[in-house]
Amino acid sequence: MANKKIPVTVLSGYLGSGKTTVLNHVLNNRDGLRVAVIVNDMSEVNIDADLVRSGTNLSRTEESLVEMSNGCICCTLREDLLREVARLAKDQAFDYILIESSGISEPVPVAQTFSYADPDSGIDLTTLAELDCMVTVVDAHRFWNDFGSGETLLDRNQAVGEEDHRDVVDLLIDQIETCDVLLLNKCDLVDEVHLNELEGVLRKLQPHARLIRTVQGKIDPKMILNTGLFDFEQASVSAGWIQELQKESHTPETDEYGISSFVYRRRRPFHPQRLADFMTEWPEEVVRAKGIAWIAAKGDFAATLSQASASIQFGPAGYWLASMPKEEQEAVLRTEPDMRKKWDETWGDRINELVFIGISMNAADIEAQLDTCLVDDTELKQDWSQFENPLPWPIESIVKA
Ligand SMILES: Nc1nc2c(ncn2[C@@H]2O[C@H](COP(=O)(O)OP(=O)(O)OP(=O)(O)O)[C@@H](O)[C@H]2O)c(=O)[nH]1
Repeated sequence: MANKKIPVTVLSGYLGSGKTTVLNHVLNNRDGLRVAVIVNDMSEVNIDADLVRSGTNLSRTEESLVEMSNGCICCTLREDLLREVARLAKDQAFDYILIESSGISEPVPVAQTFSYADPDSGIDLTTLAELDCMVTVVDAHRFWNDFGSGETLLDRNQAVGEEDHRDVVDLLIDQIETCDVLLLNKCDLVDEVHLNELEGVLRKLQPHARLIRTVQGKIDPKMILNTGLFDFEQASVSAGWIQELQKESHTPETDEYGISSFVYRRRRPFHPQRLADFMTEWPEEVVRAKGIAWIAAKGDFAATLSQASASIQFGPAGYWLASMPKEEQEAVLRTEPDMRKKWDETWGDRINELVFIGISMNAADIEAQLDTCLVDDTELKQDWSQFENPLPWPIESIVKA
């Protein structure tokens, strides 16, 4: 008979949010479950592993605490993660694997590690382990501070290396948008009104996750162990902005804390210069925006626009299907009925489709501002490649690829 796959829970969350505290609490209440722990720390000395050792009754002699230091399991130490999980799974000495990622790990690559056979190492974790639950710990006290800091990990000396230019806010958003359970920790340090507001925003950003308020990481271990919650397909579409896009119709609603969302949809491209100007004056009340933008510029491809607080990422997403040869269009439309439904007689799939999530947003006002960034009737007929275009638009790299 085939061995049962070992279930795995991954704890993510920005530096200092309380991952080790949660881990220790769960380990001290594990009710006889034989848990192997992998603790990833960016620094050379694995302080978190020491904290787990001193804070729990995890045996030192059993090989149940694996330290991964001086790197990050979502990138530089990913292969080590593969090997360790495979080893622990084959060992059959444990019922469960709990992984604490480093505070700067991105959850998607960690989750992917469990989803395919790695060609380099030959290890196929899909036959040995099963990702059960992705947990993200959020520091309720520091959240808005970190979210609105405008700092990069490098600014804070928290980067993987000199070439790691990630913004702190982008990491926070990634961790929130990809999880099954959101632990809103350090609730003792925030008053009820602010907690309710933060909870409202987190629910908008991540409607799929179970949201649990905690103090000192105290949760019932059942909430994060053997939950059966993780689903790779579901994880890739669980973010609030994707959910908003998928709604058939959207009735704008604002909750009591002024948190709302809307979708901006137009079948007319943005003038690159005017959109760039809008981006430099981005409305502060927008917490998160993401979607596809259509730019009247040289090169007929879609752009992605992703904003979180002060960080705006903008870049090419790929060619519009409408710019492909007719036969290719037909072939894709035959297999993707949703795309056919949205197909426009004149423009095909070209569209501006952006989701906005924010606090005290005036949707009508933002839509009106965006409308002034669209090309007008005269510009629509002009040669778009001649428009002033300050957008970071690496056409050459795309064309060469
Ligand atoms: N007031 C308060 N402090 C907390 C709570 N949870 C954790 N802490 C404290 O916050 C600090 C950071 O907690 P950790 O559990 O080490 O956080 P971490 O996410 O593992 O940190 P890194 O490993 O550095 O990313 C510690 O001093 C904890 O004692 C809480 O609910 N309330």
